[in-house]
Amino acid sequence: MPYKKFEEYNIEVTESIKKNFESIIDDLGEDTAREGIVKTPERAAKAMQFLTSGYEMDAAEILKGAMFKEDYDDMVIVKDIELYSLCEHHILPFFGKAHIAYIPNGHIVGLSKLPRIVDVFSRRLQVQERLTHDILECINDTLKPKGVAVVIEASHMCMMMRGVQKQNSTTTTSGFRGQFEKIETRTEFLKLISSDLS
Ligand SMILES: Nc1nc2c(ncn2[C@@H]2O[C@H](COP(=O)(O)OP(=O)(O)OP(=O)(O)O)[C@@H](O)[C@H]2O)c(=O)[nH]1
Ligand SMILES: [Zn+2]
Repeated sequence: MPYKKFEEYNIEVTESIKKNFESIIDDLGEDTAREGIVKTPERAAKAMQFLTSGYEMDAAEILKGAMFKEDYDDMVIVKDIELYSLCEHHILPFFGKAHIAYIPNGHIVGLSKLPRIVDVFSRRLQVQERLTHDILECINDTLKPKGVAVVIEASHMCMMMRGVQKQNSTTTTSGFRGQFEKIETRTEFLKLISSDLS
């Protein structure tokens, strides 16, 4: 669900996170009673629950909901899937793009389900490496394709806004299973995701 109304959040959890944010904002030296801030703990509680809503979702079930028997056995690529996640070390965003490919083995999957599972695993406290493998293993175990590949390119706010303060570095992670472990297949995939014509 892209957007939850306040009533749809668990009231006790929201109340607890809200109290914690009140305390954090106070500790940071802000006036929690100030007009612009007074509703911020509640807003932040809702925002954080949305940004971690992937814990409540089952990615395998999402894929299983749209698997179709089909003989097509060439490469399927969905590239440039935007993602927003939170680094588990600083709870600051990292964001970028995922590129996913698979080679069907009797079943294809509804195309929208690939971006959906990217969201399920992104909306958690993550590291980019685990996010890459979560997506890869979920497709591998559920669809059981002849091969699957996942590449993620991302920028980490914890390296940009603070800490080492590098604005232009991006991190690339990748995972390959089955036929993508063969150099020719992997090279074809990497060529297609870097081409504007793919
Ligand atoms: N491998 C990996 N590291 C990450 C990711 N997100 C953030 N980090 C890193 O996690 C590390 C945590 O290191 P620490 O030394 O414990 O934390 P810190 O003192 O805040 O480190 P600095 O960011 O270097 O200031 C940092 O090097 C971050 O850049 C990620 O997705 N994958
Ligand atoms: Zn971080």
